[in-house]
Amino acid sequence: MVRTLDSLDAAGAAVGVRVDINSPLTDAATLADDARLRAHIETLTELAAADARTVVIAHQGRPGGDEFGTLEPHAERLDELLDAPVEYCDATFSADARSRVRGLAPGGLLVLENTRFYSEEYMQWEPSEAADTHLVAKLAPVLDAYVNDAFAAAHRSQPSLVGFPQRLPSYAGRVMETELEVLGSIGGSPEPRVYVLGGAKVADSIDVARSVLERGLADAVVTAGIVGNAFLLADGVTLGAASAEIVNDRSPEAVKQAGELLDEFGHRLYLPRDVAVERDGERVEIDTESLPAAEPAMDIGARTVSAYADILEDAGTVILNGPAGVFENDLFSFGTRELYEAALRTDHSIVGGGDTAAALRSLGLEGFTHVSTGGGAALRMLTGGTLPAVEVLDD
Ligand SMILES: Nc1ncnc2c1ncn2[C@@H]1O[C@H](COP(=O)(O)OP(=O)(O)OP(=O)(O)O)[C@@H](O)[C@H]1O
Ligand SMILES: O=C(O)[C@H](O)COP(=O)(O)O
Repeated sequence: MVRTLDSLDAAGAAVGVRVDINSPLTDAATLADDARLRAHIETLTELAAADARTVVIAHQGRPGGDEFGTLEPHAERLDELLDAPVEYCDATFSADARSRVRGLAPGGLLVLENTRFYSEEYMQWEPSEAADTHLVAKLAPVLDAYVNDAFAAAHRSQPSLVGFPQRLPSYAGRVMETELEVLGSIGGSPEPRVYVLGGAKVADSIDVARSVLERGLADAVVTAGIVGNAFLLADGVTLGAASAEIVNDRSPEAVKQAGELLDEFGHRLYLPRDVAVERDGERVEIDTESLPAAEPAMDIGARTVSAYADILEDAGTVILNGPAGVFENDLFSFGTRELYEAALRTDHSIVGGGDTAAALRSLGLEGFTHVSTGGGAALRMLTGGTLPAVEVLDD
């Protein structure tokens, strides 16, 4: 197990904390959602209370993307959320940034600028090479310790994630610690274990299904969303050209791969029994035996929800990833709402995926045992993969 904040003597120390506060924006200066900032409050509060000089290291968006921008609004919001004072620096490792780090008072926080403003950060590195990038080589000498709390970015081997532990004593923050504990111990969670795979990332979900079925982690895999449609097509259901096109656009290999899984694990895979389409502005549910439909299948129907709720009722643990339909549209939020409500009735419910988590909050669905902050990172753990940024942390 990696070393945690419990072992860090933080008083007076300059502690670089890598967080994942990559957030949706309404415009360059305004956060649309602060959930990812809130997730790190425990770690940051603990460091400030221990009189650390906390240096916040993070990214926002991807170069060239719509959400690529400064961390100034994040610093302002953190200042509101935390009792401790939060400053912002418009550089990441310049002489000015380093001098600000040196001058930081115990108990204070300094948010450095978006690491991805520097091109090295958006490349993947071996940890030893990452240690020699400009960011790490310049910043590490003014820091005493490194804390990684950015679970949601831990599947990337970028300098701010894998480079610092080569030069500094390293620790897992509280978010990282909880995510590793919960997602790392799914194999020991109460059985039977049911995986609910929905949403649009068809290829990823098929990988997850294969992995958890092969490794005996899943007693049942329940499919919905575009993922469910891919399995229906693989099972020979004529959904209709519109639905088939959406599946094939997402992943041309999906139907073939879903078919292979059905051949091998059909008895543990569950497919929708009905789907919902929009006809003349209304929601219409159609049994799979009565398909094809001209309109695309946008949700699972009531028969499916009822069958799936029965499966979930007997589950010891439910692991959910991705919505059951186009929940953003009121006509098609039914499946997601009902399925996730059924999961909430089980003792142990784990939601993997940051975007799914935001969707659930917007539907007022709360109370899961654990909602992961990570999308890609959570999937990597659920498929038994390793996280490069965790591998390099000190034990
Ligand atoms: N039947 C469907 N047809 C078209 N779109 C669908 C259907 N079912 C779900 N979706 C869409 O899938 C999208 C979400 O899928 P995705 O797999 O990306 O989940 P996510 O919540 O972003 O996952 P993560 O949290 O892992 O990042 C939603 O925007 C939803 O509208
Ligand atoms: O939002 C995420 O999944 C993480 O912040 C990682 O971002 P990335 O996919 O752009 O590396």
